[in-house]
Amino acid sequence: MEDAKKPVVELEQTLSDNDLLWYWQKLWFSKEQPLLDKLSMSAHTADVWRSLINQIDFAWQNKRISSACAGILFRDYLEKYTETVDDQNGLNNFAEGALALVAQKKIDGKLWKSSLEILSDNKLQELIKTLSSPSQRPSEYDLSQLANAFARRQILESGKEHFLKETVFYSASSRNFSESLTKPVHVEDLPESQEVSYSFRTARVQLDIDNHKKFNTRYKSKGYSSSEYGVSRKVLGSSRGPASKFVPPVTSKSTSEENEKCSLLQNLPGGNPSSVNITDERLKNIDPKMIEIMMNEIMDHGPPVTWDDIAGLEFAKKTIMEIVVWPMLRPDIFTGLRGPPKGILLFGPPGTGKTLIGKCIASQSKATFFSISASSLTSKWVGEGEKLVRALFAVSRCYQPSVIFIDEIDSLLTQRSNTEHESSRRIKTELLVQLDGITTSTDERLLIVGATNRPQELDEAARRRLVKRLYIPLPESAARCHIITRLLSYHNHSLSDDDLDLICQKTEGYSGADMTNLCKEASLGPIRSLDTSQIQCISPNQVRPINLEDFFHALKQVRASVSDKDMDTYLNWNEKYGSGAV
Ligand SMILES: Nc1ncnc2c1ncn2[C@@H]1O[C@H](COP(=O)(O)OP(=O)(O)OP(=O)(O)O)[C@@H](O)[C@H]1O
Ligand SMILES: [Mg+2]
Repeated sequence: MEDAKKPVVELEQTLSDNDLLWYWQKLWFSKEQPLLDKLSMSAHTADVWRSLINQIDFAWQNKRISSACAGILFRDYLEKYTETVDDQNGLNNFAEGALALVAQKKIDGKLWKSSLEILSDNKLQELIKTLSSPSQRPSEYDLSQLANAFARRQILESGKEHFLKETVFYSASSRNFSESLTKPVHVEDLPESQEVSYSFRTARVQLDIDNHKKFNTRYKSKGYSSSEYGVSRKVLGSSRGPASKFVPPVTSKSTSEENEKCSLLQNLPGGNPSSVNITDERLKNIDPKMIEIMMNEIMDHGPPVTWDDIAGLEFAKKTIMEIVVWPMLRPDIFTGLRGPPKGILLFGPPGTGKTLIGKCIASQSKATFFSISASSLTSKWVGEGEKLVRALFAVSRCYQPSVIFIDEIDSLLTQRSNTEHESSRRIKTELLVQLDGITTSTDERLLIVGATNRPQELDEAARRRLVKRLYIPLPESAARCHIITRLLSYHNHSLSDDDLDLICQKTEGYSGADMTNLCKEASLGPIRSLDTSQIQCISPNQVRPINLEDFFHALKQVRASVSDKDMDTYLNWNEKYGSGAV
């Protein structure tokens, strides 16, 4: 049954007429056998299934099998693999075509008309023009017709790599990375195909769109946009992400290597995914499922964080600029001895802005940003963690320059002990190996940024690899003032400069997070002075301004969360292992 996985044209070309007859007989009699069960991934199963349906379709059209035989085969395979057809990663609108075939099986004697019509060249060009004109959104009918027409043409025009099995249009939403891996698109073979970016759609995506149309008028008013139905991703930091910006590593004929890198990044936003011909050696041994999971870890939407949003921490900000931002802008200058360090550790008390810095790097650096936390490597994927780590580094290598941000890194890289769990030890070992690979290579533009509030628990091997260890201290008076003024700027308040100074004096030892909580608490003061009936009818501009009293009251509620003892530990560690002044 191996042949069933072969694309249709190849089958026709390699088998003699007699063998083909034998093949179809075999298929007919063995149809009860589980043909595809060996394949574990539904995306693969779907591919094989699709290829099989094509074979039947093709054999039918070439009169190798009767329409009755084709109809029954279609029906049987459709019934047998309904799960795949309806699976999230399963078949696309091609399934509709197959359903139509099943429905028409009884029209014996009449010439069957495929639902996958071949369009004339003129019509094709017309459709392409419609698609490429931004003012004219193509109707969904146009899109599926175009996709089908291309697919059909490719089968018929033969050529080894032109099979429907391999011919899908890369979904602009790029919702499924493994899908794009298993189905290379030979877009460069198609006329003016660069413009055709949103034609392919899986049944599930179609369902999503239908549901959106039903329950959400946004679609109607704004018109269909592929990025709007991207799966929701982890929200942290920049607007980068697989749904909007990810383009799988491709080789492009026309561009030089450097341009390619640029276009990889520039193409990312809501990108026009061009040819998706995966040839990247570095991803060869990585499980596509893992890569897909990794892609979900790429930072996605969320309000961008600027350097100004981070109060104080001038030294840390300057160092990060030097290590992250400038080398990204001028890689030609930062070479040799000036080569930036490959690992940074941000450590300090809780709530001082370490994660915030991560978000800021995501928004401000021009690198691809991967954010990963211990939980995404450990909890759900016991036993798979080290594979995920490998996938993370492999994918990030393909997207250089890249930054990998590992929040709460201490939970991944604690000191090794005999009592720890086998799986977490394996993750740790893999992470250390990968970190070592990065730190020793000179030409890779990867940076690891780890953040922790328990630096003393870090494994020493990890400590060594995170060369630049930056202390992120509690905010000083000026920084606390900055946080208050920035937060209050969105609200009506009556605080004078002296009042602000007073609050800053009274908040010695507060972390950035404590300051944020204090402001939140104070801002509720004016609301608390109202009674329920007033709250119901008062307009927002009638609420009285936030005053000093509110802050005094809030100071009783919100206390500093970092103890002096903890502070000593951080300071000691900084003295021993930290980089540079505070
Ligand atoms: N330096 C700062 N400037 C402005 N806001 C800050 C600063 N530090 C902390 N904050 C505020 O505190 C919140 C929490 O900060 P963040 O999550 O970055 O802390 P953290 O250092 O990562 O803490 P943890 O070690 O507990 O993970 C931020 O969302 C922000 O509102
Ligand atoms: Mg944090």
